[in-house]
Amino acid sequence: MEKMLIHGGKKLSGEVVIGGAKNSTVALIPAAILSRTPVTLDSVPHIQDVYNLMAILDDMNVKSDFTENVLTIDPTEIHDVPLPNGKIKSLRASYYFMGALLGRFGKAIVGLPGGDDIGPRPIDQHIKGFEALGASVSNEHGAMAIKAPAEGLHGARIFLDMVSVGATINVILAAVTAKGRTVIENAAKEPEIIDLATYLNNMGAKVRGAGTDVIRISGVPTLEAHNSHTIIPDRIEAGTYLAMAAAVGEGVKVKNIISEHLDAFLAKLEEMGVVMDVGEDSIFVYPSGDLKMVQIKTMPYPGFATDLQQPITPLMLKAHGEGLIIDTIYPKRVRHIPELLRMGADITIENDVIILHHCDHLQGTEVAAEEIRAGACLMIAGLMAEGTTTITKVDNILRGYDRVVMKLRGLGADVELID
Ligand SMILES: CC(=O)N[C@H]1[C@@H](OP(=O)(O)OP(=O)(O)OC[C@H]2O[C@@H](n3ccc(=O)[nH]c3=O)[C@H](O)[C@@H]2O)O[C@H](CO)[C@@H](O)[C@@H]1O
Ligand SMILES: C=C(OP(=O)(O)O)C(=O)O
Repeated sequence: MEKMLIHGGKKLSGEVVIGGAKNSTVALIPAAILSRTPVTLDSVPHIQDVYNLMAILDDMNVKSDFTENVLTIDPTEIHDVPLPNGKIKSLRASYYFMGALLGRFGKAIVGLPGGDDIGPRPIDQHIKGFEALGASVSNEHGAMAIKAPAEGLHGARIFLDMVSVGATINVILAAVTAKGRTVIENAAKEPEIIDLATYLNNMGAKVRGAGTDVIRISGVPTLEAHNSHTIIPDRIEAGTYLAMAAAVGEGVKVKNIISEHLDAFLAKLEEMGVVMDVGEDSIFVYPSGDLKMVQIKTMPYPGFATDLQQPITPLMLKAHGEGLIIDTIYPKRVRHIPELLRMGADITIENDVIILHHCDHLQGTEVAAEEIRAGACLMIAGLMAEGTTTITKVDNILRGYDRVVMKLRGLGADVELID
Protein backbone atom coordinates (compact mmCIF):
# COMPACT_ATOMS: atom_id res chain seq x y z
CA MET A 1 0.00 0.00 0.00
CA GLU A 2 1.26 3.45 -0.91
CA LYS A 3 2.56 6.01 1.59
CA MET A 4 2.90 9.74 1.15
CA LEU A 5 6.15 11.38 2.21
CA ILE A 6 6.05 15.08 2.91
CA HIS A 7 9.29 16.93 3.57
CA GLY A 8 7.93 19.88 5.52
CA GLY A 9 8.96 23.45 6.02
CA LYS A 10 8.68 24.66 2.40
CA LYS A 11 6.51 27.68 1.60
CA LEU A 12 3.93 27.19 -1.16
CA SER A 13 3.19 29.64 -3.94
CA GLY A 14 1.59 29.75 -7.39
CA GLU A 15 -1.76 28.46 -8.60
CA VAL A 16 -3.85 25.33 -8.14
CA VAL A 17 -6.96 24.42 -10.13
CA ILE A 18 -9.82 22.70 -8.30
CA GLY A 19 -11.43 19.64 -9.91
CA GLY A 20 -15.07 18.62 -10.20
CA ALA A 21 -16.85 17.89 -6.92
CA LYS A 22 -16.36 14.36 -5.61
CA ASN A 23 -19.73 14.38 -3.87
CA SER A 24 -21.50 15.41 -7.11
CA THR A 25 -19.56 13.00 -9.28
CA VAL A 26 -20.31 10.00 -7.09
CA ALA A 27 -24.05 10.71 -7.44
CA LEU A 28 -24.00 11.63 -11.14
CA ILE A 29 -22.29 8.37 -12.15
CA PRO A 30 -24.92 6.02 -10.61
CA ALA A 31 -27.63 8.42 -11.87
CA ALA A 32 -26.39 7.84 -15.44
CA ILE A 33 -28.05 4.43 -15.49
CA LEU A 34 -31.44 6.18 -15.47
CA SER A 35 -30.71 7.46 -18.99
CA ARG A 36 -31.76 5.52 -22.10
CA THR A 37 -28.94 7.21 -24.07
CA PRO A 38 -25.19 7.58 -23.44
CA VAL A 39 -24.17 10.20 -20.89
CA THR A 40 -21.16 12.54 -20.95
CA LEU A 41 -19.73 14.18 -17.83
CA ASP A 42 -17.08 16.90 -17.98
CA SER A 43 -14.72 18.17 -15.25
CA VAL A 44 -14.58 14.70 -13.68
CA PRO A 45 -11.96 14.44 -10.91
CA HIS A 46 -9.24 11.79 -11.12
CA ILE A 47 -10.08 10.02 -7.88
CA GLN A 48 -10.30 6.37 -6.88
CA ASP A 49 -14.03 6.66 -6.13
CA VAL A 50 -14.60 7.31 -9.86
CA TYR A 51 -12.58 4.24 -10.90
CA ASN A 52 -14.46 2.11 -8.37
CA LEU A 53 -17.82 3.33 -9.68
CA MET A 54 -16.68 2.57 -13.24
CA ALA A 55 -15.88 -1.00 -12.12
CA ILE A 56 -19.39 -1.33 -10.63
CA LEU A 57 -20.89 -0.04 -13.91
CA ASP A 58 -18.85 -2.64 -15.76
CA ASP A 59 -20.42 -5.38 -13.61
CA MET A 60 -23.78 -4.18 -15.03
CA ASN A 61 -22.46 -4.24 -18.62
CA VAL A 62 -22.42 -0.44 -18.64
CA LYS A 63 -19.28 0.58 -20.52
CA SER A 64 -17.52 3.78 -19.56
CA ASP A 65 -14.48 5.68 -20.81
CA PHE A 66 -12.51 8.26 -18.81
CA THR A 67 -10.17 10.38 -20.93
CA GLU A 68 -8.71 13.68 -19.72
CA ASN A 69 -11.56 15.06 -17.60
CA VAL A 70 -14.39 13.59 -19.66
CA LEU A 71 -16.27 10.49 -18.60
CA THR A 72 -18.68 8.85 -21.04
CA ILE A 73 -21.09 6.23 -19.79
CA ASP A 74 -23.17 4.05 -22.09
CA PRO A 75 -26.08 2.48 -20.20
CA THR A 76 -27.94 1.34 -23.34
CA GLU A 77 -27.00 -2.36 -22.89
CA ILE A 78 -27.37 -2.41 -19.09
CA HIS A 79 -28.01 -5.76 -17.38
CA ASP A 80 -30.12 -5.82 -14.25
CA VAL A 81 -27.69 -7.64 -11.92
CA PRO A 82 -27.53 -7.81 -8.11
CA LEU A 83 -24.62 -5.88 -6.55
CA PRO A 84 -24.31 -7.49 -3.11
CA ASN A 85 -20.51 -7.29 -2.71
CA GLY A 86 -17.22 -6.36 -4.30
CA LYS A 87 -16.56 -2.73 -5.17
CA ILE A 88 -19.84 -1.69 -3.52
CA LYS A 89 -17.96 -1.89 -0.21
CA SER A 90 -15.16 0.37 -1.47
CA LEU A 91 -17.07 3.63 -1.16
CA ARG A 92 -20.00 5.26 0.53
CA ALA A 93 -21.76 6.58 -2.54
CA SER A 94 -22.29 3.11 -4.02
CA TYR A 95 -25.60 3.30 -2.12
CA TYR A 96 -26.86 5.60 -4.90
CA PHE A 97 -27.23 2.44 -7.00
CA MET A 98 -30.15 1.59 -4.68
CA GLY A 99 -32.19 4.59 -5.84
CA ALA A 100 -30.92 4.48 -9.43
CA LEU A 101 -31.59 0.73 -9.96
CA LEU A 102 -34.98 1.04 -8.28
CA GLY A 103 -35.83 3.92 -10.64
CA ARG A 104 -34.58 2.08 -13.71
CA PHE A 105 -35.71 -1.54 -13.06
CA GLY A 106 -38.12 -1.34 -10.14
CA LYS A 107 -35.77 -3.48 -8.07
CA ALA A 108 -32.29 -3.43 -6.60
CA ILE A 109 -30.04 -5.70 -4.56
CA VAL A 110 -27.15 -3.60 -3.30
CA GLY A 111 -24.66 -4.37 -0.53
CA LEU A 112 -24.34 -2.01 2.40
CA PRO A 113 -21.83 0.69 1.44
CA GLY A 114 -18.30 1.32 2.72
CA GLY A 115 -16.80 4.81 2.85
CA ASP A 116 -15.26 6.80 5.61
CA ASP A 117 -15.26 5.45 9.12
CA ILE A 118 -16.42 8.64 10.84
CA GLY A 119 -18.89 7.23 13.37
CA PRO A 120 -22.33 5.69 12.82
CA ARG A 121 -23.75 6.26 9.33
CA PRO A 122 -27.22 4.70 9.26
CA ILE A 123 -29.39 4.66 6.10
CA ASP A 124 -32.80 4.51 7.77
CA GLN A 125 -33.95 7.70 5.99
CA HIS A 126 -33.08 6.24 2.58
CA ILE A 127 -35.18 3.18 3.42
CA LYS A 128 -38.02 5.30 4.76
CA GLY A 129 -38.01 7.21 1.45
CA PHE A 130 -38.05 4.06 -0.71
CA GLU A 131 -40.88 2.61 1.38
CA ALA A 132 -42.90 5.83 1.10
CA LEU A 133 -42.63 5.48 -2.69
CA GLY A 134 -44.21 2.02 -2.35
CA ALA A 135 -41.10 -0.22 -2.34
CA SER A 136 -40.54 -3.12 0.03
CA VAL A 137 -37.10 -3.21 1.63
CA SER A 138 -35.36 -6.11 3.39
CA ASN A 139 -31.84 -6.85 4.51
CA GLU A 140 -30.72 -10.13 2.92
CA HIS A 141 -27.42 -11.23 4.45
CA GLY A 142 -26.00 -7.69 4.51
CA ALA A 143 -27.40 -6.56 1.15
CA MET A 144 -30.47 -4.38 0.80
CA ALA A 145 -33.18 -5.97 -1.37
CA ILE A 146 -35.55 -3.26 -2.58
CA LYS A 147 -38.57 -3.95 -4.76
CA ALA A 148 -41.26 -1.73 -6.27
CA PRO A 149 -44.86 -3.00 -6.31
CA ALA A 150 -46.18 -4.58 -9.54
CA GLU A 151 -47.75 -1.28 -10.61
CA GLY A 152 -44.44 0.58 -10.07
CA LEU A 153 -43.34 3.28 -7.62
CA HIS A 154 -45.73 6.11 -6.82
CA GLY A 155 -45.07 9.67 -5.70
CA ALA A 156 -45.28 10.46 -1.97
CA ARG A 157 -44.68 13.17 0.62
CA ILE A 158 -41.54 12.37 2.59
CA PHE A 159 -40.40 14.37 5.60
CA LEU A 160 -36.80 13.45 6.41
CA ASP A 161 -36.18 13.09 10.16
CA MET A 162 -32.78 14.72 9.75
CA VAL A 163 -31.12 16.60 6.93
CA SER A 164 -29.35 13.92 4.91
CA VAL A 165 -27.48 14.45 1.65
CA GLY A 166 -27.53 10.75 0.80
CA ALA A 167 -31.21 10.18 1.57
CA THR A 168 -32.25 13.30 -0.38
CA ILE A 169 -30.29 12.12 -3.42
CA ASN A 170 -31.43 8.49 -3.20
CA VAL A 171 -35.10 9.53 -2.98
CA ILE A 172 -34.67 11.88 -5.96
CA LEU A 173 -33.11 9.03 -8.00
CA ALA A 174 -36.00 6.68 -7.24
CA ALA A 175 -38.73 9.32 -7.60
CA VAL A 176 -37.81 10.92 -10.95
CA THR A 177 -39.48 8.06 -12.84
CA ALA A 178 -42.14 7.20 -10.23
CA LYS A 179 -45.77 7.84 -11.15
CA GLY A 180 -47.08 11.14 -9.82
CA ARG A 181 -45.65 13.76 -7.52
CA THR A 182 -43.08 13.41 -4.75
CA VAL A 183 -42.36 16.10 -2.18
CA ILE A 184 -39.21 15.80 -0.04
CA GLU A 185 -39.39 18.03 3.04
CA ASN A 186 -36.44 18.85 5.28
CA ALA A 187 -34.30 18.04 2.24
CA ALA A 188 -30.56 18.69 2.20
CA LYS A 189 -29.61 21.92 0.40
CA GLU A 190 -26.04 21.13 -0.65
CA PRO A 191 -24.81 22.49 -4.03
CA GLU A 192 -24.22 18.88 -5.12
CA ILE A 193 -27.98 18.29 -4.91
CA ILE A 194 -28.61 21.25 -7.23
CA ASP A 195 -25.97 19.79 -9.57
CA LEU A 196 -27.75 16.43 -9.63
CA ALA A 197 -31.13 18.09 -10.25
CA THR A 198 -29.70 20.14 -13.15
CA TYR A 199 -28.25 16.98 -14.70
CA LEU A 200 -31.47 14.99 -14.32
CA ASN A 201 -33.62 17.88 -15.57
CA ASN A 202 -31.44 18.10 -18.69
CA MET A 203 -32.36 14.44 -19.27
CA GLY A 204 -36.07 15.32 -19.05
CA ALA A 205 -36.73 14.92 -15.32
CA LYS A 206 -38.89 17.40 -13.44
CA VAL A 207 -37.11 18.21 -10.17
CA ARG A 208 -37.94 21.61 -8.69
CA GLY A 209 -36.68 23.34 -5.54
CA ALA A 210 -33.23 21.71 -5.29
CA GLY A 211 -31.11 23.95 -3.06
CA THR A 212 -34.10 24.63 -0.78
CA ASP A 213 -35.48 22.35 1.92
CA VAL A 214 -38.56 21.38 -0.11
CA ILE A 215 -37.93 19.46 -3.33
CA ARG A 216 -40.86 18.67 -5.63
CA ILE A 217 -40.57 15.98 -8.26
CA SER A 218 -43.10 15.15 -10.98
CA GLY A 219 -42.35 11.66 -12.28
CA VAL A 220 -41.67 11.15 -16.02
CA PRO A 221 -41.68 7.77 -17.82
CA THR A 222 -38.06 7.79 -19.06
CA LEU A 223 -34.92 9.94 -19.18
CA GLU A 224 -32.56 10.62 -22.09
CA ALA A 225 -29.27 12.52 -21.94
CA HIS A 226 -28.50 14.68 -24.97
CA ASN A 227 -25.97 17.19 -23.59
CA SER A 228 -22.71 16.92 -21.72
CA HIS A 229 -22.90 17.93 -18.04
CA THR A 230 -20.07 19.94 -16.45
CA ILE A 231 -19.64 19.05 -12.76
CA ILE A 232 -19.46 21.91 -10.24
CA PRO A 233 -16.09 22.58 -8.57
CA ASP A 234 -15.28 20.66 -5.41
CA ARG A 235 -15.89 23.10 -2.53
CA ILE A 236 -14.19 20.75 -0.04
CA GLU A 237 -11.05 20.37 -2.15
CA ALA A 238 -11.08 24.17 -2.56
CA GLY A 239 -11.42 24.70 1.20
CA THR A 240 -8.53 22.29 1.79
CA TYR A 241 -6.19 24.25 -0.51
CA LEU A 242 -7.36 27.56 0.98
CA ALA A 243 -6.54 26.35 4.50
CA MET A 244 -3.20 25.02 3.24
CA ALA A 245 -2.43 28.33 1.51
CA ALA A 246 -3.17 30.23 4.72
CA ALA A 247 -1.03 27.82 6.75
CA VAL A 248 2.07 27.52 4.55
CA GLY A 249 1.53 29.85 1.59
CA GLU A 250 3.55 32.75 0.34
CA GLY A 251 0.77 33.84 -2.00
CA VAL A 252 -1.44 31.11 -3.52
CA LYS A 253 -4.27 31.44 -6.04
CA VAL A 254 -6.94 28.75 -5.89
CA LYS A 255 -8.80 28.61 -9.22
CA ASN A 256 -12.14 27.15 -10.32
CA ILE A 257 -14.07 28.07 -7.20
CA ILE A 258 -17.70 29.03 -6.65
CA SER A 259 -17.03 31.21 -3.60
CA GLU A 260 -20.73 31.28 -2.56
CA HIS A 261 -20.45 27.53 -1.88
CA LEU A 262 -17.77 28.33 0.71
CA ASP A 263 -19.43 31.25 2.51
CA ALA A 264 -19.32 29.74 6.02
CA PHE A 265 -15.72 28.57 5.55
CA LEU A 266 -14.50 31.88 4.12
CA ALA A 267 -16.20 33.78 6.95
CA LYS A 268 -14.22 31.66 9.45
CA LEU A 269 -10.93 32.27 7.61
CA GLU A 270 -11.67 36.01 7.69
CA GLU A 271 -12.49 35.84 11.39
CA MET A 272 -9.08 34.22 11.90
CA GLY A 273 -7.41 37.10 10.10
CA VAL A 274 -6.59 35.36 6.81
CA VAL A 275 -6.36 37.95 4.03
CA MET A 276 -7.88 36.94 0.69
CA ASP A 277 -8.92 38.50 -2.62
CA VAL A 278 -12.15 36.78 -3.68
CA GLY A 279 -12.45 36.96 -7.47
CA GLU A 280 -15.17 35.75 -9.82
CA ASP A 281 -14.00 32.14 -9.89
CA SER A 282 -10.76 32.17 -7.91
CA ILE A 283 -9.42 33.22 -4.52
CA PHE A 284 -5.95 34.57 -3.82
CA VAL A 285 -4.65 33.91 -0.31
CA TYR A 286 -1.97 36.25 1.04
CA PRO A 287 0.73 35.00 3.44
CA SER A 288 -0.73 34.88 6.95
CA GLY A 289 0.26 37.23 9.75
CA ASP A 290 -0.94 36.80 13.32
CA LEU A 291 -4.03 34.60 13.41
CA LYS A 292 -6.90 34.68 15.87
CA MET A 293 -8.32 31.45 17.33
CA VAL A 294 -11.96 30.68 16.50
CA GLN A 295 -14.81 28.38 17.48
CA ILE A 296 -16.37 26.16 14.83
CA LYS A 297 -19.63 24.24 14.86
CA THR A 298 -20.32 22.08 11.81
CA MET A 299 -23.85 22.20 10.40
CA PRO A 300 -25.71 21.06 7.29
CA TYR A 301 -25.21 23.37 4.29
CA PRO A 302 -25.01 26.37 4.22
CA GLY A 303 -23.35 25.94 7.63
CA PHE A 304 -19.69 25.07 8.16
CA ALA A 305 -19.11 21.68 6.43
CA THR A 306 -18.08 18.69 8.53
CA ASP A 307 -15.73 17.76 5.68
CA LEU A 308 -13.76 20.97 6.31
CA GLN A 309 -13.33 20.77 10.09
CA GLN A 310 -10.25 18.58 9.78
CA PRO A 311 -8.55 20.54 6.97
CA ILE A 312 -8.85 23.79 8.98
CA THR A 313 -7.49 22.22 12.21
CA PRO A 314 -3.73 22.60 11.44
CA LEU A 315 -4.31 26.25 10.53
CA MET A 316 -6.00 26.81 13.88
CA LEU A 317 -2.87 25.47 15.60
CA LYS A 318 -1.06 28.55 14.29
CA ALA A 319 -3.50 30.90 16.04
CA HIS A 320 -3.19 32.22 19.59
CA GLY A 321 -5.71 31.42 22.34
CA GLU A 322 -8.06 28.50 22.81
CA GLY A 323 -10.10 27.18 19.89
CA LEU A 324 -13.07 24.82 19.82
CA ILE A 325 -14.49 22.51 17.18
CA ILE A 326 -17.86 20.83 17.62
CA ASP A 327 -18.90 18.49 14.82
CA THR A 328 -22.68 18.22 15.14
CA ILE A 329 -22.95 15.98 12.05
CA TYR A 330 -20.32 13.42 13.04
CA PRO A 331 -19.37 14.01 16.72
CA LYS A 332 -16.89 11.11 16.63
CA ARG A 333 -15.04 12.47 13.58
CA VAL A 334 -11.78 12.92 15.48
CA ARG A 335 -9.47 10.35 13.96
CA HIS A 336 -6.93 13.00 12.99
CA ILE A 337 -6.42 14.11 16.60
CA PRO A 338 -4.21 11.25 17.92
CA GLU A 339 -2.02 11.66 14.84
CA LEU A 340 -1.67 15.42 15.39
CA LEU A 341 -0.81 14.77 19.05
CA ARG A 342 2.07 12.57 17.92
CA MET A 343 3.30 15.47 15.77
CA GLY A 344 3.37 17.67 18.89
CA ALA A 345 -0.02 19.43 18.80
CA ASP A 346 -1.75 20.57 22.00
CA ILE A 347 -5.31 19.26 21.61
CA THR A 348 -7.80 17.61 23.98
CA ILE A 349 -11.25 16.15 23.42
CA GLU A 350 -13.91 16.58 26.12
CA ASN A 351 -17.47 15.33 25.53
CA ASP A 352 -16.95 15.39 21.76
CA VAL A 353 -15.64 18.96 21.85
CA ILE A 354 -12.18 19.37 20.30
CA ILE A 355 -10.16 21.94 22.26
CA LEU A 356 -7.09 23.35 20.54
CA HIS A 357 -4.22 25.52 21.68
CA HIS A 358 -1.49 27.36 19.82
CA CYS A 359 1.44 25.20 18.80
CA ASP A 360 4.75 26.67 17.61
CA HIS A 361 6.26 23.50 16.34
CA LEU A 362 4.97 20.35 14.65
CA GLN A 363 7.43 17.51 14.14
CA GLY A 364 7.24 15.12 11.18
CA THR A 365 6.62 11.47 12.06
CA GLU A 366 4.62 8.48 10.74
CA VAL A 367 0.87 9.11 10.87
CA ALA A 368 -2.16 7.32 9.42
CA ALA A 369 -4.87 8.87 7.22
CA GLU A 370 -7.73 6.97 8.85
CA GLU A 371 -10.25 8.68 6.56
CA ILE A 372 -10.19 11.17 3.70
CA ARG A 373 -10.39 14.47 5.59
CA ALA A 374 -8.14 13.22 8.39
CA GLY A 375 -5.69 12.64 5.52
CA ALA A 376 -6.18 16.20 4.25
CA CYS A 377 -5.50 17.51 7.74
CA LEU A 378 -2.30 15.49 8.00
CA MET A 379 -1.07 16.66 4.58
CA ILE A 380 -1.34 20.27 5.77
CA ALA A 381 0.23 19.43 9.13
CA GLY A 382 3.05 17.63 7.30
CA LEU A 383 3.71 20.70 5.15
CA MET A 384 3.87 22.84 8.33
CA ALA A 385 6.07 20.38 10.24
CA GLU A 386 9.80 20.15 10.57
CA GLY A 387 11.31 17.04 8.98
CA THR A 388 9.52 14.26 7.14
CA THR A 389 5.93 13.20 7.69
CA THR A 390 5.03 9.75 6.40
CA ILE A 391 1.29 9.32 5.84
CA THR A 392 0.08 5.73 5.70
CA LYS A 393 -3.39 4.57 4.50
CA VAL A 394 -3.01 7.13 1.75
CA ASP A 395 -5.72 5.41 -0.33
CA ASN A 396 -8.18 7.30 1.83
CA ILE A 397 -6.78 10.54 0.41
CA LEU A 398 -6.50 9.32 -3.18
CA ARG A 399 -10.11 8.18 -3.24
CA GLY A 400 -11.28 11.80 -3.09
CA TYR A 401 -8.48 14.28 -3.85
CA ASP A 402 -7.91 14.87 -7.56
CA ARG A 403 -4.25 14.36 -8.63
CA VAL A 404 -3.13 15.58 -5.25
CA VAL A 405 0.61 14.93 -5.53
CA MET A 406 0.82 16.75 -8.88
CA LYS A 407 -1.14 19.70 -7.47
CA LEU A 408 0.99 19.93 -4.31
CA ARG A 409 4.21 19.76 -6.32
CA GLY A 410 2.84 22.47 -8.63
CA LEU A 411 2.70 24.72 -5.56
CA GLY A 412 6.29 23.86 -4.64
CA ALA A 413 5.68 21.18 -2.00
CA ASP A 414 8.28 18.46 -1.54
CA VAL A 415 5.99 15.41 -1.62
CA GLU A 416 6.12 11.92 -3.06
CA LEU A 417 4.21 8.65 -3.07
CA ILE A 418 6.16 5.49 -2.28
CA ASP A 419 5.12 1.83 -2.09
C1 LIG B 1 -20.82 11.01 -0.84
C2 LIG B 1 -21.23 12.18 -0.03
O1 LIG B 1 -21.91 13.08 -0.50
N1 LIG B 1 -20.78 12.22 1.22
C3 LIG B 1 -21.13 13.33 2.07
C4 LIG B 1 -22.50 13.11 2.65
O2 LIG B 1 -22.48 11.86 3.33
P1 LIG B 1 -23.88 11.18 3.71
O3 LIG B 1 -24.85 11.45 2.62
O4 LIG B 1 -23.58 9.78 4.06
O5 LIG B 1 -24.27 12.03 4.99
P2 LIG B 1 -25.73 12.48 5.45
O6 LIG B 1 -25.99 13.88 5.01
O7 LIG B 1 -26.70 11.44 5.03
O8 LIG B 1 -25.59 12.43 7.03
C5 LIG B 1 -25.94 13.52 7.86
C6 LIG B 1 -26.28 13.01 9.23
O9 LIG B 1 -27.50 12.27 9.18
C7 LIG B 1 -27.35 10.98 9.75
N2 LIG B 1 -28.20 10.05 8.96
C8 LIG B 1 -28.13 10.05 7.61
C9 LIG B 1 -28.94 9.22 6.85
C10 LIG B 1 -29.82 8.37 7.51
O10 LIG B 1 -30.57 7.61 6.90
N3 LIG B 1 -29.87 8.39 8.87
C11 LIG B 1 -29.08 9.21 9.63
O11 LIG B 1 -29.13 9.19 10.85
C12 LIG B 1 -25.85 10.68 9.63
O12 LIG B 1 -25.43 9.73 10.56
C13 LIG B 1 -25.27 12.07 9.85
O13 LIG B 1 -25.16 12.34 11.23
O14 LIG B 1 -22.81 14.17 3.54
C14 LIG B 1 -21.93 14.24 4.69
C15 LIG B 1 -22.45 15.33 5.60
O15 LIG B 1 -22.38 16.57 4.98
C16 LIG B 1 -20.50 14.47 4.22
O16 LIG B 1 -19.63 14.39 5.31
C17 LIG B 1 -20.08 13.46 3.17
O17 LIG B 1 -18.88 13.88 2.55
C1 LIG C 1 -17.13 11.57 4.41
C2 LIG C 1 -16.74 11.79 3.17
O1 LIG C 1 -16.94 10.98 2.13
P1 LIG C 1 -17.89 9.68 1.97
O2 LIG C 1 -19.27 10.12 2.29
O3 LIG C 1 -17.72 9.37 0.51
O4 LIG C 1 -17.35 8.64 2.89
C3 LIG C 1 -15.99 13.01 2.78
O5 LIG C 1 -15.88 13.27 1.58
O6 LIG C 1 -15.47 13.72 3.66
